[in-house]
Amino acid sequence: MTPTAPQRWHVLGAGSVGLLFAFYLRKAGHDVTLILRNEASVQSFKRASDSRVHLLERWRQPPASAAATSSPSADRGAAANGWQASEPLHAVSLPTTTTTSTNFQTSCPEPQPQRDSAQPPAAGASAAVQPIQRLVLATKAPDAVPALRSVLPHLAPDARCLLLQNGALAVADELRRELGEQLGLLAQRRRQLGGGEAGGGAGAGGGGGGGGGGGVALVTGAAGGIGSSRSSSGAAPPGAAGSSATGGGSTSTGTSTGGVAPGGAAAARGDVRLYLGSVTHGCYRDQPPAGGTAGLLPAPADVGTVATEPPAAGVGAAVATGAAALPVRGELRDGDGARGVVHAGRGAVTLGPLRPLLAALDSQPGLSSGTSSSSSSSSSTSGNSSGSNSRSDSSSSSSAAVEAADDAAFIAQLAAAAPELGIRAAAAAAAPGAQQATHPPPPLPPQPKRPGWGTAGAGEASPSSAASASAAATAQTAAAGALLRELHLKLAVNAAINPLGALLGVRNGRLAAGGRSRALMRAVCGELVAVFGAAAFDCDGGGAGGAGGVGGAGGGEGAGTAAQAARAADGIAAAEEEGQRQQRHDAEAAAERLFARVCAVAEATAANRCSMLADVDAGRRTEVDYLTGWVLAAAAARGLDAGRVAPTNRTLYELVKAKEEVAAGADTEAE
Ligand SMILES: CC(C)(CO)[C@@H](O)C(=O)[O-]
Repeated sequence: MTPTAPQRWHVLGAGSVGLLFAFYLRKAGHDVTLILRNEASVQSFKRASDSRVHLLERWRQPPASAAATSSPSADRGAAANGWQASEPLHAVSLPTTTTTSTNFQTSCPEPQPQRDSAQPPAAGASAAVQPIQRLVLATKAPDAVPALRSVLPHLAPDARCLLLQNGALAVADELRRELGEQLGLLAQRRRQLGGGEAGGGAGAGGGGGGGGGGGVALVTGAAGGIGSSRSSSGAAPPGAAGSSATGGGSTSTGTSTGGVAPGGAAAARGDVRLYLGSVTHGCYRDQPPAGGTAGLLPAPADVGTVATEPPAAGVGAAVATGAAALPVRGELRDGDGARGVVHAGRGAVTLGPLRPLLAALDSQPGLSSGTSSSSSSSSSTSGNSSGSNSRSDSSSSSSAAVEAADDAAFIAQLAAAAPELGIRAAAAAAAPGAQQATHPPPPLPPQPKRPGWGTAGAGEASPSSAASASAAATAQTAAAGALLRELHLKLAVNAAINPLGALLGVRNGRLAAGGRSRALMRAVCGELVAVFGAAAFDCDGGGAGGAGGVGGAGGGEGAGTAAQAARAADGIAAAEEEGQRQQRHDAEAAAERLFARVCAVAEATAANRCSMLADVDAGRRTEVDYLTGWVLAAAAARGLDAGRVAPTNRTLYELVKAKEEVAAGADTEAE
């Protein structure tokens, strides 16, 4: 029944997406460790549900009323938290370990020497002491970077980390800014700029004078990029939130783990590979019904799960200190130990590696000062990021090829590990006349194996392999472009659905059902196309239509009479007008396609209470800064007036922020 050999996975973030992954991976027979916020959470989880994660697959039997149900509070009372006794209920058991909250100071025991990843730990052994080799990091967007920082010291040297956040583009940007040095994201950038780690190279970015210094310069430039654009729109910058957390976070993490030193050359994790994904499954976290242990899966003992371990020596004290200080932020309440997730609508997970994505992000058209973290060098990187892979620099393309093959192998492995999640690699659609990008990329010549991932190592490519290496690098670039479009689409889905769902307090199906909510979603889509351009969302290869371009107004035979000049001017004006009309038409068509896509997701996840609604309902900070806020920041970075080009997004943003304030009790009444 297990499609692949058992693997060990860690899942950090016990929200709906984390639980969904944990559940399906465990169900497929893998060894899954759920990392919870703190010891209290672990204990309560164990008490309340015997370390079991419950899943209700609502999409199998959608209740007739699902699409129309409105108020979440009304839902709760009436439908036993959405769990119906007659619906299929599954449960799996997971070992748990602990991290403490707000800065995600890790309280795991120190990493132990690495062991074979394919072997599950012996019964009773502490899963926590093993280096993390495969991590699903499914926290909320604002927690992603602090959470990753906290587990860095526990990652195996060649760990694979899958980041699954709404607002992945903003998270990617923040990641490079905050952890670029440790994760080798800047070294990659230097390679792309032509400087190479070995120094030398003119470094198109001008800041990349080899060694570590170039990296620091890029990090600094980045912070300015998003910070300044945000402040101009009055939005709270994800970057600012991240940076303010950084000081405290890195210091305290360092103390608690002895791990990542600020600036962290010593703790560099350059071989750790990160992947970003777009998740369109509709799922929400909910408490299983009391005593609802009936499931399709056997009881824990029969599943052969690893016994949950007692916290290792020293952990308790660390947790106690952390726990006393931390605000729980609505994530965990007394008695809320049971972990349940409702899988309300099936979707897909589209993945790709972070490094090429960052390059693709930098090369976005119109990005003047950059929502991306490379503002100082983005212009020079533009074109270079795509150009880098078509360069005939054989070492660069062979290393890109090795990386691409390795990434493809990892994603294929993950897809096979949890078939029910519909995981796939982002791949570019074939365009006529263009080189088709497929996954996996073209076969590479035999490479020396390296431990762990079973694919390629950083081998020396033979001259005969240069062609296939450069083809693979080209495929990697194309796949990064496809992932970028996928993440833009996901951004659109979230920007259209989530603020409205949260503000109106309705399930996704109701938003798509008609009337004003539909019109508002359509407006959001039109504004996104105006900010990012039609091509950013063009996943179907459906003619995004180039900018009309004024071209070719037939002129005449050269300067002649005034009448001829006037006729020529008229011709130019008419051509310009036609070009603009064409552009408007293309933009409208793209916005309609986008809107249709958003509606399709809302309908497929009709029974879902979107994540922002869940956040608002629980009094948590929402992800709006990483979604609508990112759209406003992107407009500013492109020199656009967000109030004019994205007024609906702007208003929705302000309303959600106001709702957050009210929930936090921070609103001040005027009288
Ligand atoms: C796909 C989605 C909008 C479904 O509700 C989800 O991303 C969410 O809830 O944030």
